[in-house]
Amino acid sequence: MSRKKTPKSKAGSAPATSALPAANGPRSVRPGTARPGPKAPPNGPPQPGRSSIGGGGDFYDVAFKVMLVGDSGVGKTCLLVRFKDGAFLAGTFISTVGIDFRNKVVDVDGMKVKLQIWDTAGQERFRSVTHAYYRDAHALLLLYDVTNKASFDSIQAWLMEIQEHAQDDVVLMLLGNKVDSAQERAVKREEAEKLAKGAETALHQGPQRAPLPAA
Ligand SMILES: Nc1nc2c(ncn2[C@@H]2O[C@H](COP(=O)(O)OP(=O)(O)OP(=O)(O)O)[C@@H](O)[C@H]2O)c(=O)[nH]1
Repeated sequence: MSRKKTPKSKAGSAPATSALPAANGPRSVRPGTARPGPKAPPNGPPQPGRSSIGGGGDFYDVAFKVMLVGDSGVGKTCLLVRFKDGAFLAGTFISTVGIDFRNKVVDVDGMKVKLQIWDTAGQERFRSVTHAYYRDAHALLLLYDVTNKASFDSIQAWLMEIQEHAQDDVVLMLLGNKVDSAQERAVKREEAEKLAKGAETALHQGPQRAPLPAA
């Protein structure tokens, strides 16, 4: 696995990637060691369907690459685990190291859509690793924490990174996370709407703790 969160991870739930020796503690990932990596062609059209490589046996009609980005601690990994496994990762926060991905096939109007979702490290020191993965993303989910004003203030900087490293036609969505902590809210919905409008992104606000809609 490319990174992190061993205590939270479910065995076998994430694909393995090779890792560099850790300089200080957790493992890190070398760009390009995970597949598919930054050497893949620019995002282009969605990939046509085929059976999954490396097990799982999932068949799909079309595939998209999605990236989760945003400051450390906004809840990117929790969002991904919630979406993939339906579970909320409560407890000790262990920061992502490098980058990781999980696949999920969803049914959209009778079509099997495979989502390959990349979970990036929010910490500044991993930025050069994650930059390399923007180029072939079809969609970016940009998260902030509604209880953490600093994470919202960082959105402009994230937008600049996206502008620099992602494809022009990438789909971008702004997500305000942790709205279950309403009493601690530090970012008003209107502020986020204004920012989203300015950046021409869609805005969604939600907690990961709420039940997912029935499939
Ligand atoms: N109350 C609440 N807490 C959440 C929610 N989502 C995540 N958290 C908590 O926020 C902390 C950080 O969550 P992560 O998903 O690990 O954050 P991250 O964005 O992946 O952080 P990095 O890996 O450092 O980039 C954890 O302690 C989670 O339990 C949410 O919707 N509501």
